[in-house]
Amino acid sequence: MPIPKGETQVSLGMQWLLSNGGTDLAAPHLTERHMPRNLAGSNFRSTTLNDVSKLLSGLAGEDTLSFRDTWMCDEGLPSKSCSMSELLQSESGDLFWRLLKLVSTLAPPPESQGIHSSKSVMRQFLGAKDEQKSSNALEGVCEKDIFVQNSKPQVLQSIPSFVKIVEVGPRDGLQNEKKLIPTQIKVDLIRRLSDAGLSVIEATSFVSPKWVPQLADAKDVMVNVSAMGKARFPVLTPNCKGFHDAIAAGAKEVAIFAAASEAFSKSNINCSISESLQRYREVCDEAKLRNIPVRGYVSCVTGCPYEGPIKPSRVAYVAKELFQMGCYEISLGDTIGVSTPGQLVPMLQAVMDVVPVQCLAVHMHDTYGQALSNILIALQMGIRVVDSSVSGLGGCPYAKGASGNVATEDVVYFLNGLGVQSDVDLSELLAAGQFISQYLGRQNGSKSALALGKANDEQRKL
Ligand SMILES: CC(C)(COP(=O)([O-])OP(=O)([O-])OC[C@H]1O[C@@H](n2cnc3c(N)ncnc32)[C@H](O)[C@@H]1OP(=O)([O-])[O-])[C@@H](O)C(=O)NCCC(=O)NCCSC(=O)C[C@@](C)(O)CC(=O)[O-]
Repeated sequence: MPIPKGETQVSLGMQWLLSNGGTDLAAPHLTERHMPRNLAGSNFRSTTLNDVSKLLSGLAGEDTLSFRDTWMCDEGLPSKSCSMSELLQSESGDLFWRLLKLVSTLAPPPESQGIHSSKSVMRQFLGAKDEQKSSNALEGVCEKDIFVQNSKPQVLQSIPSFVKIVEVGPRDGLQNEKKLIPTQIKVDLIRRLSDAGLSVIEATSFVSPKWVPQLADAKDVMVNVSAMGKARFPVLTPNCKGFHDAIAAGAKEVAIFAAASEAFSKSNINCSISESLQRYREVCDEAKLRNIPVRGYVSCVTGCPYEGPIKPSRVAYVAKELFQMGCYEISLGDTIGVSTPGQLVPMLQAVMDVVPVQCLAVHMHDTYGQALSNILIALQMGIRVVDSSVSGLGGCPYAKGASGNVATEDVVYFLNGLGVQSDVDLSELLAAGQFISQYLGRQNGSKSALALGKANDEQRKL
């Protein structure tokens, strides 16, 4: 099989590697969007593409090799992948091995002390699927090529190198605002968030305007944002009517929202949990027909304003149902912000028993100031997707005094401090937060935004 030169060779190699068990590799800032569909949700970690690119060019003695963001897109890949032996016999075999060696040395698994030799790492990756090919392929690879010490302290070793932030401010943040906000302000906010680098922005909800009057302009918002920038703009849809309205307005992704509490389900969407699951199954079936990705929420994952503490097994049940009906990601909502890590850990353990951790997200409201500690624990347990709301906008109509989601500015500051990438530009995000806070005539709900704003004022005085 002729294999073209350049980027495609590398893509082929990586595609083979990834589809043969090497899912601990690749680049952290690639999201599911960049990956072939069958790999979405895999456990990716490594260094940045730029590092790989630079080092690979150095190793290959060529400066023509470059990786682009598109290198793993469905469209960017040849439609036919080649077998291992074809690949090794081809011109690109040598290049592939250098890439494999390189990536394996650059990516010591976070929980390990380091990698002792590239050969053993390769054996780990390759042996899992095909022992014969693996040992043939490893012939001639030097036993102790490189030792890479994992420089992270043990307590931080399970923290991922990249976290995807799902910005929910325009939907969750604004849905409870009493005074109607002009559509243009919502659209401007979404544009600013997208410009700040947020790759997923929940734009609005296609729900009954009698229940949520603030989002009655869902169609207009969607029409304005659906072709905006690179971000994805999922919208909430409580039933097939909402789903069809959303798709007609240009939505390319939707979210469905169930609860682990019967009383909350009744008050939020006017039906029992099992009725809601039936409705959502119908939405998922419609979505499958159109190839529309569906995200699922479970509300009240540790506590409910009516029922009090919620058992982890109930959350696990609803999460599993949503996953089985086709949701690609399940976001676990501490709707009224009552959780501490003490309640969060058993709940996450129960859910992780039934839904793969790479398909889970956390959605923490910050009523008791526990959101960041909950997020830290979730990351340590393997979760890599965090929902947040710019300026901490939002609240819960069913829980007096409940705060909005954890502020996106605080999450980005926190991730930056941990050395975790999110691809969000904090200064642009601060400007977006300032924009909406000023419009609402309210102090920014992010402590980081306030502190950084003050620091800037001080600097200006000097
Ligand atoms: C679910 C319903 C629609 C049931 O509402 P219902 O009143 O039981 O529904 P219905 O089927 O009897 O219909 C009543 C009316 O609503 C209309 N209708 C029916 N469906 C739609 C639709 N999709 N869009 C627009 N209109 C709709 C329908 O056409 C009808 O109109 P009418 O004949 O009276 O003129 C309603 O309860 C509702 O819209 N609830 C939305 C609640 C909501 O948005 N809550 C906030 C989001 S959830 C959340 O915040 C939690 C989360 C996700 O953030 C995670 C966390 O923090 O935990």
